[in-house]
Amino acid sequence: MRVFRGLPNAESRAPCALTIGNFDGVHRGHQALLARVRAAADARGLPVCVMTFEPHPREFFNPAGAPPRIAMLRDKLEALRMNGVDRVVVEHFNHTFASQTPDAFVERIIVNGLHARWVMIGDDFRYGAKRAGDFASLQAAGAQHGFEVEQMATVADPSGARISSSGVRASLIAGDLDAARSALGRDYAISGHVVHGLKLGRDLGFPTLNLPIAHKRPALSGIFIVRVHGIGPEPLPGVASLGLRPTVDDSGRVLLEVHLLDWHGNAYGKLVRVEFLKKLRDEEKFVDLETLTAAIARDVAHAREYFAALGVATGGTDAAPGSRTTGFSTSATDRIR
Ligand SMILES: Cc1cc2nc3c(=O)[nH]c(=O)nc-3n(C[C@H](O)[C@H](O)[C@H](O)COP(=O)(O)O)c2cc1C
Ligand SMILES: Nc1ncnc2c1ncn2[C@@H]1O[C@H](COP(=O)(O)OP(=O)(O)OP(=O)(O)O)[C@@H](O)[C@H]1O
Repeated sequence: MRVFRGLPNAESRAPCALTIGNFDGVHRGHQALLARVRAAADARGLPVCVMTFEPHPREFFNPAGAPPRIAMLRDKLEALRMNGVDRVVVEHFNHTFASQTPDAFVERIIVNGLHARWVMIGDDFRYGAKRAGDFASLQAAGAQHGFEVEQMATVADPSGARISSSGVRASLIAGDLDAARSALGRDYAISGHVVHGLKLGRDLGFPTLNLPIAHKRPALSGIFIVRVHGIGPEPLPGVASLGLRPTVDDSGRVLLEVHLLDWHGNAYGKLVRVEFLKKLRDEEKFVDLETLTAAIARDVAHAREYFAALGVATGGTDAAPGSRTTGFSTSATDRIR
């Protein structure tokens, strides 16, 4: 998959099947849409191209009031890649982009910029300044410029509700990982590079992998049972804190910290993916480090019970995590889903 910041240059502008949107979370509605684009592209011998925006248009129009992100760009790109996308154009959403007329949008972006031969849009798609362009006007433009337009039928959950990024976001804010999982079709996950932390965790008996994350305000926060990919060949069980760590830090910086059960080693610099399996509690500001340590010990005990119930061995007691190298067998990993 190739990623372009802004419209591709002339050599990279081969004809394509195109869809456009924010794709925050790449949920099951997006996945169905991308599968349809893939099929249409294959039938025509075209690559699949997605145009998406950075920042999110709502962040541009209302920086303070925009909802928190489900996924930052790295995770969005990975999800698009997993869904068969060949090219992603990450368009900088700014005033110039937002104020194009619908006709200018079609000519500059769809026709000359991306050479789209086939375009899929959702049922709520609007384009151009003041959201003036819609399905009917895009179809008319397609007839004029020589591209086909198809509209995606709504993908709903079993209760009939439309699967949406807003719905996933609401589930994450509520800490309802089961609801997020069913709309996403996979566990909610965040990836990042492991960096050096305060090194306080090892003194507390719970060393952590620290991942600075680009989310200024993540939709999800609290303490979680997690599974971590990217350290070894198998995913590793752990507990994680996603938030501000009010007991030890007043920087206001959001951090994802993971204590792996029964693992120690050097993971600095590695790119890891943390899958959130179950929320244990909200983050708290404790009066001292002893109370914090006792709370983390309880979190770890809960995580061990959780993994034991799934048949994933995680070793023994936790005052001082040792060097046991236990983890998920492939079958146990499957059972976690
Ligand atoms: C399972 C778990 C739960 C945590 N809970 C909290 C919490 O409720 N409040 C808090 O301020 N920090 C919490 N933390 C973060 C710790 O303060 C942090 O891991 C510790 O200070 C070590 O930081 P360091 O990795 O920068 O050395 C938690 C960490 C873990 C792994
Ligand atoms: N449940 C769904 N069924 C079918 N198409 C969908 C569904 N959800 C989103 N789409 C389509 O996927 C494309 C990208 O959607 P986009 O991320 O811009 O909006 P969204 O998922 O509806 O998010 P939000 O909830 O923030 O409005 C659009 O064409 C949109 O109409």
